[in-house]
Order: sequence, then structure tokens, then C-alpha cells
Amino acid sequence: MSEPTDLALTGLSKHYGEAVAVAGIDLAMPAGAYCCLLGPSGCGKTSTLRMIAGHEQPTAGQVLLGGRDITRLSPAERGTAMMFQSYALFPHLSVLDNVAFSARMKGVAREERLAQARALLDLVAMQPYAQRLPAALSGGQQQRVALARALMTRPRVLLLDEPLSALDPFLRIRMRAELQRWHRELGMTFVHVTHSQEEAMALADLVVVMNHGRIEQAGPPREVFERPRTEFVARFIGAHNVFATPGGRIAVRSDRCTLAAPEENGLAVQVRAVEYQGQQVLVHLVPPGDQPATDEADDEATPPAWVASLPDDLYHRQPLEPGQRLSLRWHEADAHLLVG
Ligand SMILES: Nc1ncnc2c1ncn2[C@@H]1O[C@H](COP(=O)(O)OP(=O)(O)OP(=O)(O)O)[C@@H](O)[C@H]1O
Repeated sequence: MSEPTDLALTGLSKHYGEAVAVAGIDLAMPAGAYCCLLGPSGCGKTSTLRMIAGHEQPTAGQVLLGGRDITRLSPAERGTAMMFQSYALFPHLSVLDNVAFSARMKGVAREERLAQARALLDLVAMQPYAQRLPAALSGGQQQRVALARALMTRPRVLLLDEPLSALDPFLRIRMRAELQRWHRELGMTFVHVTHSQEEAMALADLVVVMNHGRIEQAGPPREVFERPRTEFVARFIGAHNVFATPGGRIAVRSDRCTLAAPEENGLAVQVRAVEYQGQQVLVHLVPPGDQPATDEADDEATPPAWVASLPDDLYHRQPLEPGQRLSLRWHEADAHLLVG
């Protein structure tokens, strides 16, 4: 099951009539990678996943798995398995029969397929529920069964479409740890679609940030966070400020920005709002002269804001008031130039 694979997309694009969902992307995933396709709604991540799965035919380009061109193969022939957003278990079949279903379709003998299904239920800690119907399971349990069912086809690549989005925040964090463990134990390539940068950072070893059908940046999470390549990436992953300078736009992490008295060197700013977050305090800043936030409508009316993220103890030594004028500063070494 853990045979080395290498999934590659070359010039992959998908048009729906006039609309370009995916605009010719190139991507190579090392065997055994945990890859997250990350981006806002409509950026083309689901279309990309569906083309890898074979549920959608590309307008142009290729999907290669282990060097083999699988672009035109049916979903069942290509060595990928998809775990869907809605778990889509058969309601009238027991958990065990749901998992064994694909092997039954292939004509695998009953004892053999049930043994395989039990082993997979064991992996996802669902053996005790083998005889239950899906309706008698929680969302997280249904998801585990859906995973076991996808693994039954012995895929080389597991495709996950927003697998955590239907779960409550507590369960989501628990399932993140489970996904990491399954990935480690199975050693196969996972491709996981998400719009949550937090989820991508927590899980992936390869984060692929997409925007308007293109890849803005692909790299290890730390690299994407520490060196966002474009303004879009810096803003989408958050916790960064973007400044226009004579040499071009630069990004600086908001926890690397400091505040000083207005007469000090730095960018003149004014406090718009202060947001207490426990370990840190976020100080929202606007150019001087802008009105400090007084109600919610104002929030949207003043977009060019920056944030200084200050450690709570530092902030509380010198609390700030909306409207207060300050100087926003950063070290040259913490600034890096954005492309485009
Ligand atoms: N069957 C379709 N027919 C026409 N347009 C489509 C179709 N499927 C997707 N699109 C369009 O293609 C673009 C990319 O869609 P896609 O579902 O890949 O984005 P996404 O990043 O997965 O978004 P979401 O997070 O909302 O699912 C969108 O503008 C969408 O409206």
C-alpha cells in the first residue's frame, strides 16, 4: 500500500465554457507527501482535485502518477481514492459492509474482503462499530468509516475534499491529529483540499496556495509563512503586514512589528482598535487622520489597516487607546520583497 509514488500535474487546466477554473498549473508532489491545496472559494482547488481523481476531464494538460499518464483513465483505474466532503455511506449497509463494498464489486471472496475491511476498521479505531448502520454514528465516526472505505481500494494517493469542514471545532482538531497519524502509518500521498490556512499549516508538508486557477506559491508550510511570495499569499495566510515602499511592496510579520512614540522614526500610524487575544494583543492601525473605529460599519470602511501583534505582558505595561498616534517600526531583516 505504501509503494512510492510521485504525482505530477503538467499544464493542467479546466475551463467551463468561458470560465477558467484552473489555468494551466504545474505541480510535482514527492511520494508520501501530505499536500494541501489551499485557497479561497472559487480558486480552483476542488476542480484540481477532481481532475486528479478522474471525476473531471481536463481541458488541457496531464496527470501523471509514478510516471504513468493517468489523465484519461477512469477513477477506479488510476490508483487514487477520494474521500468526499459528505461521507456518502450506504445507509442500509452496516459499517463493515460499507467498507467491504468495493471489494464485493470486484468479486473478492467474502471472508477475504471482510478480513481486509476489519483490518482497516481497526486502523481507524472503528472495529467496535462494525455492525452498526451509518445513521447510528457521529460525524467523526462516519468520517473514519468513509476513510476506511476509500482505503479498501488500495490507492496510491488519497484525495480528501474539505474532510474536516462538517465537524465542530473541537472534533476538527482531534481529526487533524488522526489524519496525521494515518498519513504516517500508511505512508501514501495525501492531497487535501481546504480553505483554512490553519489546517494547511498544521497538516501539510507541501502547501499549495491557489488564486484564480493559478498556483501563487508551493512550498513547505514554514517557507510559505516566513517568505510569502506574493501579496495575495501574505494576506491569505494572515499575520503579515504589506507595505508599499519606493522599492516595491514588502511583507513583514505582524509579530515582528513594534510600536514607538510618534516622534520616533517609522511609519506614522494611528490606533484604530485593540483586540485582546490572550497570549497576544492585536493593535489595528490606520494612517493618521483616519477615523478610529466606532461601530461595525466603520470596520469595512477603512481597509488599509496594519496590525502589530504584541506579547500580552508588553502591551499591558503600556496600554493603547483608539485614536492614539504612534510610529510603526520593523527591522530591515524582517522585511522581504513581494513579487508582482
Ligand atoms: N461545473 C461547473 N460549471 C461551471 N463553472 C464551474 C463548475 N465547477 C466549478 N466552476 C467554477 O470554477 C471555479 C473554480 O471552482 P472550484 O470548485 O474548483 O473552486 P474551489 O476553490 O474548490 O471553491 P470552493 O472552496 O468554493 O469549493 C469557480 O469560479 C466555479 O464557479
